[in-house]
Amino acid sequence: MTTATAGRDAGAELVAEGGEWRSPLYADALQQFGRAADALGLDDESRVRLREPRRSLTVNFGVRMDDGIVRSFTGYRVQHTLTMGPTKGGFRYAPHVSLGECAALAMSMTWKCALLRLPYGGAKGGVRCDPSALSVAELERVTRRYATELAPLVGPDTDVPAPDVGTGAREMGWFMDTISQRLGRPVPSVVTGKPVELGGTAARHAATGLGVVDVIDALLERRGEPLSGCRVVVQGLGNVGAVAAQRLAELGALVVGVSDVDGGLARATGIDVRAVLRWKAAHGGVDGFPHADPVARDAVLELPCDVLVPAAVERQIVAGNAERLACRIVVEAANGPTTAEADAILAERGIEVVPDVLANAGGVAASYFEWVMGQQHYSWDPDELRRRLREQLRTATAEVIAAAERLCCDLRTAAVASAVEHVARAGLSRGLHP
Ligand SMILES: NC(=O)C1=CN([C@@H]2O[C@H](COP(=O)(O)OP(=O)(O)OC[C@H]3O[C@@H](n4cnc5c(N)ncnc54)[C@H](O)[C@@H]3O)[C@@H](O)[C@H]2O)C=CC1
Ligand SMILES: O=C(O)CCC(=O)C(=O)O
Repeated sequence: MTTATAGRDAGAELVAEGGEWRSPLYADALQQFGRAADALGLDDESRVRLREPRRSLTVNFGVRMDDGIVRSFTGYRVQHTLTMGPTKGGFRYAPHVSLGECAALAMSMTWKCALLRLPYGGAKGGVRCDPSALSVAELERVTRRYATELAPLVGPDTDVPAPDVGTGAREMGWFMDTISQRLGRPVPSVVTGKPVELGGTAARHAATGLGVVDVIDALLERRGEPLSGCRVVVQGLGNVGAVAAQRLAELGALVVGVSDVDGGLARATGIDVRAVLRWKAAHGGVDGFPHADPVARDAVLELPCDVLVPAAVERQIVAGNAERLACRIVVEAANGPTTAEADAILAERGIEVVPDVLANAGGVAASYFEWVMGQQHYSWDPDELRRRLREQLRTATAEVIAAAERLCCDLRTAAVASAVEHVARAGLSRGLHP
């Protein structure tokens, strides 16, 4: 074997394993894409183009801490597809953030946007840090520096970030201000999920969690089952999980288990979600809540229920616990909570999985409306926006179920296949592969 051939083989091997973006989450994303591409009979050129991101940026920057020491941070932004419009996706602050994680989540954003027919490609970013260990002033300096590093990439017509794990409206306000200062004019549409007084919409904060409930409702309706009385477990009580749990309880579901990063709670007759959220706000976590039984954090996933809603972080349902899940349906409010191995076990056990790209798409759908409002300098009533979101998610749910029947596959493969088909067509319409 010549050196040149050996080099090429080594490169091909690297690409097969995920290339520069290699990570467990990216491996899962590639498997999901591969299954969808097979179901569609997608051509090889489109497969090659879509399995890797178009652009990725890694930045290292120093930030002065409150004690005067300069600490170094690493941040990322990955843009998966540039075919249909600007790229869209949140940025996160968490200790495990990596290039591979952002690449996987950027790919998933492409499918999510395409499934809802939003005119975007997918992106994701983040800074590796523990936000709970930083003061507000430190978080502001990290966000402003991250925004400066990303300035050449982001803009209303190029790449539009939004909140994700560990970030929210406050960080979006700082991000928007930093970009606006650089350009010498306000640029509200450079981010979505920003404070209402900066052009955000009151509908965005709750949109992801409410959307999760809309999808559960639409699915149960098609199965002829009422949501009222349905037993639900919600893992993670952050932006998404807290809203979803509260709305589920309002609609009459029995929330029989909840958890956050520090612990879990169970009560077979239903937990008072509002009371737990008040307790969490006062005590920093669910631990110690007196009106439910304490359970180990990860054991919450295994509580008997009808619908399990993982709404925390990725890779929570794994080969090691998939056998013990005691639910009928998993609704992925979080991104990537089920590994590929666990997916296969759940399918074998007849547990239906509603994939993240459908279940949590309410967030980016609300972001789209916020972005359009910003571009048009026009404001919609949040109630009208909420009504449109609900319709959009119900339509997408029906489409995914129909695609699963047509392609004889699971809901995840159907959702990704429907999205991939749209993206591949868009690429061909431009006279090139995407
Ligand atoms: N914020 C948004 O609009 C959107 C978020 N998502 C996804 O939803 C998920 C949650 O995001 P957010 O609610 O925004 O984050 P967040 O940072 O507001 O909340 C995360 C919650 O998960 C809990 N948590 C972390 N690890 C846990 C574990 N091992 N077990 C139990 N709880 C744990 C934390 O205590 C916290 O309550 C993420 O996967 C995110 O990518 C998806 C679409 C949009
Ligand atoms: O609102 C957005 O633009 C993106 C939200 C997001 O990051 C996600 O859906 O995972």
